Amino acid sequence: MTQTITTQTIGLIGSGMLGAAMARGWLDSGILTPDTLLIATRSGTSDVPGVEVVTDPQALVSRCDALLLCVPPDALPNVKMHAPNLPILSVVAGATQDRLSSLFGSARIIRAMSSPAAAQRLAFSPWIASAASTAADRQLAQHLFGALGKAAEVTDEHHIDVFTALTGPVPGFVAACAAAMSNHARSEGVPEEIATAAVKQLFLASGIAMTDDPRAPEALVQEMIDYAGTTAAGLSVLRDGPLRNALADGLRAATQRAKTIAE
Ligand SMILES: NC(=O)C1=CN([C@@H]2O[C@H](COP(=O)(O)OP(=O)(O)OC[C@H]3O[C@@H](n4cnc5c(N)ncnc54)[C@H](O)[C@@H]3O)[C@@H](O)[C@H]2O)C=CC1
Ligand SMILES: O=C(O)[C@@H]1CCC=N1
Repeated sequence: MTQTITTQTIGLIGSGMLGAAMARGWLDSGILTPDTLLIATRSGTSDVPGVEVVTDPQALVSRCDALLLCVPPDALPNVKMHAPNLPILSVVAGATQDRLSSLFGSARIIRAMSSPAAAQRLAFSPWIASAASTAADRQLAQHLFGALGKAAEVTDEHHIDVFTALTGPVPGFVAACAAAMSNHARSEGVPEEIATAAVKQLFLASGIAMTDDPRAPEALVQEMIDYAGTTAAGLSVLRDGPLRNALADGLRAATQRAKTIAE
């Protein structure tokens, strides 16, 4: 679906792994062009082709209709910018709406999370708007993040920390699952190269299959157990085993870290 090009100019602060991916996604979608996207980085350089780059984030304030922060959490205090009259969006892990408002002077805060899959427009980007955010701010957030894959407004700021753990890292926890499966194959004597290729193909196919199927993953597992074949024997063991809790423990630990990383 061709995205409508927003008529607003967006100032992106930070153009590293995530910022550059988001910029590429916006330019690829057509929602932004080199005339409606400006970037500020410490070095004044960016890997994003054709987009103007400045070193002073404050220079974006007078030229942009909205700003998006994409710097490391510990770099936030070093972003010297005061933008009381602009909506400020952020994908900075752990940076709360209150902290962002106090740092940059705006009450209109959209706190979000995305992932480097934004470059392929395959990210999941949840976002939450502060009470002072306008309807237009919310529409802009959904527009910008929706152009990078799927986006959803949440109403509990804690869920941004949950998604920082769950969908922020790509491949993240899914790579950990893939590694466990590949290591199993190797323990059965399968050569590493073949085990790796097999598991990567499995996750590619499985992602497409689950995307095409409207049912929740739980239903897909149950369907295979009900089929009562070889997979059922394994999934039954897995369902009664420690996998769920182990994965939840990992995600919970990452969620908790998200709450402290920007302090
Ligand atoms: N890399 C990832 O997979 C994900 C990262 N994030 C979040 O995105 C944010 C950025 O992370 P990465 O892109 O990985 O970091 P990075 O280290 O790759 O890039 C950081 C960028 O910020 C710029 N920067 C740093 N201090 C600055 C300042 N004072 N003024 C202007 N620009 C400044 C750097 O020049 C660089 O362009 C972090 O808050 C991280 O938690 C969120 C989800 C996924
Ligand atoms: O690991 C991190 O800190 C960043 C935030 C979410 C994904 N990557």
